[in-house]
Amino acid sequence: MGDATDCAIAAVARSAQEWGGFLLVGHGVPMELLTRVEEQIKGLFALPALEKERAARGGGYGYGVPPYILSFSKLMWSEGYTFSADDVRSEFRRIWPNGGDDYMRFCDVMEEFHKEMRALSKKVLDMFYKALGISADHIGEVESQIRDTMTTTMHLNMYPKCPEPERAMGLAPHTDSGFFTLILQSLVPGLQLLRRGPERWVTVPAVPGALAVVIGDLFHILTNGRFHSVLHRAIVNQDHERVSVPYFLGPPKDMKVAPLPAAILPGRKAEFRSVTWREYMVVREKMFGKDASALAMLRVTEDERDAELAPGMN
Ligand SMILES: C=C1C[C@]23C[C@H]1CC[C@H]2[C@@]12CCC[C@@](C)(C(=O)O1)[C@H]2[C@@H]3C(=O)O
Ligand SMILES: O=C(O)CCC(=O)C(=O)O
Ligand SMILES: [Fe+2]
Repeated sequence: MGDATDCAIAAVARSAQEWGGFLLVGHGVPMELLTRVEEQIKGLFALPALEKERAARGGGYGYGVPPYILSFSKLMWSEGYTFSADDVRSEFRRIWPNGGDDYMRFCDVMEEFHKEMRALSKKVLDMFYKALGISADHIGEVESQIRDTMTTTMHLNMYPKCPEPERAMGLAPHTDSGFFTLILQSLVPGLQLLRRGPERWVTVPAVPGALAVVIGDLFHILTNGRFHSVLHRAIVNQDHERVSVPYFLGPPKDMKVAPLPAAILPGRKAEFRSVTWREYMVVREKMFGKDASALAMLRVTEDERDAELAPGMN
C-alpha cells in the first residue's frame, strides 16, 4: 500500500466521495496482531463490573458508553472504553492498579497495535491527498502540518449477544467528528453505513484482516465536501458477541480546520467556515436530536459569500 497504484487511488477517491467509507485490505498490519487485540479486548470487558467501574468515564476518557449515546431513546446494547492511544499504560492502571501480567499483556498488545495503526494512518492520509489531486511532491504547509500533528484516540466497543436484537441498537447512528477512522471489527458483521439515493443501511461485510475506513466531519470540511462524512451505526445480533475498535484520527483539539485551498475545485469557493475539533463538538452536541446537522451549521451562507465578494466589486 506504500506505493498505492493509480487504480487504488481512483477507488479511494470514488468510495470517499460516494460512500464516505471503504474496506481496506493489504494494509500490512499482521492479521495475527489483530486477533490478539480482539482477544485482549474480550478479556477486558469480561472483567467483573466492579473492576471496570474503577475506570468509569470522566473527562472524556474511560469505561462506559459515550455521553451522546444517552440522548437516543432506543436501548444501547453495548459497552465502551475510550482512551488516548499514547497513554495506554497510565490509563489502564485504573483497571489494574497493581499492574501484573494481565496488565502487561494488555498494554503490550495495545501499544503494538497503536504503532502499526499510526504508521498506517499516515499512509492512508497520503492516499487521501493523492485522491484529492494533491501530489506527494507538492504537499503544502498545511497538509504537512496535518500529517505531523494528527492525534489518535482509541475506542473499544463490546456488543454482547442480544436476546431481542430488533428492539435494541448497538451504537446509535452518528458521524465520526474527526478526520477519519480505521475500524477493526470481529468476524461478526454489525457496522452499517447509510447509502444515499435512495437512503438505505448497508452492512459492511466482515472480511478477515480487513479494516473499515470511515470519513469524519472534519475531513468533510477539509476537503470542502468532496469527501463525504458518512452516517453509520452498529446493530447487534442474537448469536454472537461482537467487538470493534475504531482508531480515530483527528487534528489537535485547538487546530483550526478549514477547506484546503488545494482541495477546492476550480470555480468553487470554500463552503465551510474554519473550526477547531473542540468547537465542533460543542456545535454538534447542541444539534443532537434536531433535524439540522452540525456540518450544515458551519456552511458559509450565500449572504456571507456575497458580502465577501462585495468589497472587490465596489
Ligand atoms: C476522539 C473522539 C471521537 C468520538 C469522540 C472522541 C472520543 C469518543 C468517540 C466516540 C465513539 C462513539 C461514537 C462517537 C460519535 C462518540 O460519541 O464518541 C465518537 C466520537 C466522534 O467521532 O465524534
Ligand atoms: O462497531 C462498529 O463497527 C462501529 C463503531 C463506531 O462507529 C464508533 O465507535 O464510532
Ligand atoms: Fe463511528
